[in-house]
Amino acid sequence: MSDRIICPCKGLHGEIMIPGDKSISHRSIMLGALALGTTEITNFLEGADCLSTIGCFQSMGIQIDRTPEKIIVHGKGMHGLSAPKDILNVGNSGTTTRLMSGILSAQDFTSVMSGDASLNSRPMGRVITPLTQMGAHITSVNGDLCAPLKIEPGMLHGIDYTSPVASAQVKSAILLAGLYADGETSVTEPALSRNHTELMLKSFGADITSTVNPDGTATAHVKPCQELYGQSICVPGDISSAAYFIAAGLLTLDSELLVKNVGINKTRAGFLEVCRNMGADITLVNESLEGGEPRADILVRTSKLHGTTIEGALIPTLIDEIPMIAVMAACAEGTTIIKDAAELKVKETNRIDTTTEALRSMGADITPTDDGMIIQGGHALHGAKINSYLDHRIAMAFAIAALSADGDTIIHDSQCVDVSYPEFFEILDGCR
Ligand SMILES: O=C(O)C1=C[C@@H](OP(=O)(O)O)[C@@H](O)[C@H](O)C1
Ligand SMILES: C=C(OP(=O)(O)O)C(=O)O
Repeated sequence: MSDRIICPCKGLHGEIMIPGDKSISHRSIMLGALALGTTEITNFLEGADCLSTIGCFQSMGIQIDRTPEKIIVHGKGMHGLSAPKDILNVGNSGTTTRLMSGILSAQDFTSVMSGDASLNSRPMGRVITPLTQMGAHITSVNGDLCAPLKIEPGMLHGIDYTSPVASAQVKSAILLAGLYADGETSVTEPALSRNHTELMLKSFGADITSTVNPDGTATAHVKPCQELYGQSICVPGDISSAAYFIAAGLLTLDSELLVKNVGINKTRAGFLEVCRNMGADITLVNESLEGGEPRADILVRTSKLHGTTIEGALIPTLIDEIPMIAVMAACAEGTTIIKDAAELKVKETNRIDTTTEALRSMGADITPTDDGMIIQGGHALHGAKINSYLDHRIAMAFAIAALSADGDTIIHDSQCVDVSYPEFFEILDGCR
């Protein structure tokens, strides 16, 4: 597998265009497939996870044209999917698996979803439980509440579900199933997770509302839906991908970078709040709004960072950025405490463990906790051999850490960045 050597550097300059948001790209294919008419998608993320979503819908009879400029999904309406001939390959993608479990639960055919070793070890009980309450027939083939998942036809009922976790994947699975239910469905989560499904469903014509309740919980309601209607979608750049270059600009000496076209939806932009709380010099320019999704260019300059505490409702707004934040914390003055982030344990790897191992190998002072980590900053980072464990977020966060280390760093299995950011290393080389 591919190893990549990263040498230290300073003075990152120029403009970087951020590729499309992974969450929004997945949803645009799914809703496009279920809508009547065509959905045209520009700035679609051609990462492996989103290609898994495309492959699954093609296997269910949806024509999806890919040109360099755009993706065109030829939707067949709410009941237009056909039975796949084979197991649906969801690759490494939790989003594909969990969102599709909601859609497949409502189809009049049987399907099986399976992915790679990492995906097939991630918890699926969180979608099996509510979908079963709705009347779905969904089983874990190996009886371990993980994929492969077998989904047989069922009649769905509306439910009021209170989710124990703030998870957009769980919320979205239930809302998508709710489109097919015989009554209204609601999902309440402990804090608001990314709301791309709610925004996009509304623009496709679904009757959906959402509110943040006085106690900080959040509830989304969806009504049964006759049809959705195809839309044009311009996907904003992925803030989770932008985070690597924002961090690179902050941490390397004498840098000034313009990170362009970043989605700054409040339910995703906790990373920017943390940057500001750590003393970062970042400025938003060219702010705009399209399809309910706000976006901006972000000007980043080298900054002296200090420690911070990250917890509570902020966590779901930056969950995928935590490995990168941990690296920033190691380079900052003082202590950073990350808590309420036990969800890190059920991502592509246990990211509390993998972040701890990688940061320690570079000489940082990090203590893992049950729901996060404590980092004492201010120790110089050394070049090291980093095992990515095939987790794209770990590979990218530590490629950025390597830029300000005092020797060369090797990232093992670096090709895993293809999952969410295939051009990552090319772009990194381009701004050095
Ligand atoms: O809905 C989505 O697109 C996602 C939700 C998050 O997962 P959870 O819902 O499990 O928190 C996130 O970690 C993942 O990268 C994408
Ligand atoms: C957790 C992630 O994705 P997914 O859950 O879709 O695999 C991620 O991209 O960091």
